[in-house]
Amino acid sequence: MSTTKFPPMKNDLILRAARGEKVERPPCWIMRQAGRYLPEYHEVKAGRDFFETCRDAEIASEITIQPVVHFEGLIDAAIIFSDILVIPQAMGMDVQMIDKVGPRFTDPLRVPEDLKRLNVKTDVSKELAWAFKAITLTRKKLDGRVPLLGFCGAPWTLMCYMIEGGGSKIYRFVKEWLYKYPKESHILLQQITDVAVEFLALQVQAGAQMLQVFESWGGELGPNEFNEFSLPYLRQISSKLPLRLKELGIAEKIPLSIFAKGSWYALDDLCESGYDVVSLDWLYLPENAVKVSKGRVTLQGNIDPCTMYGSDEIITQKVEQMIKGFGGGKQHYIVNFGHGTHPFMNPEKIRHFLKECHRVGSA
Ligand SMILES: Cc1c2[nH]c(c1CCC(=O)O)Cc1[nH]c(c(CCC(=O)O)c1C)Cc1[nH]c(c(CCC(=O)O)c1C)Cc1[nH]c(c(C)c1CCC(=O)O)C2
Repeated sequence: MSTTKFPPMKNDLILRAARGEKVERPPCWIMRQAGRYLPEYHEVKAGRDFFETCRDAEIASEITIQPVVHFEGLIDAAIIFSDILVIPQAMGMDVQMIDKVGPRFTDPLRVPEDLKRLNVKTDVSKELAWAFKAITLTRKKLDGRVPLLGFCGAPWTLMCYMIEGGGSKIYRFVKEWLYKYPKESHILLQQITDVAVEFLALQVQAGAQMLQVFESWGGELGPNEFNEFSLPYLRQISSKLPLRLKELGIAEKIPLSIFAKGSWYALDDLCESGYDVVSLDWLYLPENAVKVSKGRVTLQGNIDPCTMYGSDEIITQKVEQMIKGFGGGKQHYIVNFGHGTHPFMNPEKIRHFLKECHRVGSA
């Protein structure tokens, strides 16, 4: 697969920005840019099961490319249509996506004994073969229009889902593990980390050109707990991945991004954790994040997604604040939302946002 020839790139702006190079304007993409706010997503998905859609390479590739076509010339990356919960699935857990509810695990892990149910030696190339097929097909279909991003869930965030069995407000069960079974918590986090490294490496082999790790529930941990249960595993991912890629015969440096939502206290550490890009939610004042990062990484973010419910004038004002706050956007900066799109958003508002980012970022 590593010898697969892909079409030459017509736009590699995000790869250059992620490497810290000076660029003509900041690249733009949006978390959950493919999804329910786009009418064409519903047309193609046509009521099919969510994970079935992910596993169908033709459909997944079409959905991945939809925002690139919809916002033609305004979006500088595609992110493969999939989900962070495919790692727990590959480790042997059953997860369903319930309409209007979200993900549901049939049998969450509730006591350390339950770890026995997990595949200790997950064969990632076999269990997630469908994901690699979708990536290769999408990269070909993109025809070099924009780079293709791969991703995975971070170990702590996946542990939350595997133990809670779905989303949570109070994280009662997973926190019980941290404070009652810390040793077993580390065993689980390590098992997830091993699968994540392999999954990311094989996504690159299949054609992914940049990667993002989603620590979506980072902010549920206090600083000490983040240092114990999240950061060491995030660091393992960034340090082991290049070694694994080398083994696979890939010498190229693949930009790696980390989004640790809510973990504002960890910015300085994240700048020293082997990631090229640190993605920020909207709780950071851009100027302060720039001061902390001191040019060590490329920052990504961070407009409150709900700004899209505001008027065009307000969106323009917030874009100006954001891009100026990040130093004008011509180095060490990638435009994104502080979290994902919502299903109720008006695509025209997002178009206005992107156009304004191009205008302000090119000035
Ligand atoms: C926490 C998390 C999940 N999944 C993901 C995260 C990390 C990012 C974040 O913090 O939001 C990551 C994810 N999920 C999806 C993508 C695809 C690529 C993209 O960003 O465009 C990505 C990168 C598609 C999706 N993943 C999901 C959808 C909606 C599925 C549908 O009903 O069509 C999409 C498009 C489902 C999903 N998947 C997950 C939840 C909680 C839900 C339900 C969300 C809801 O109901 O609003 C878990």
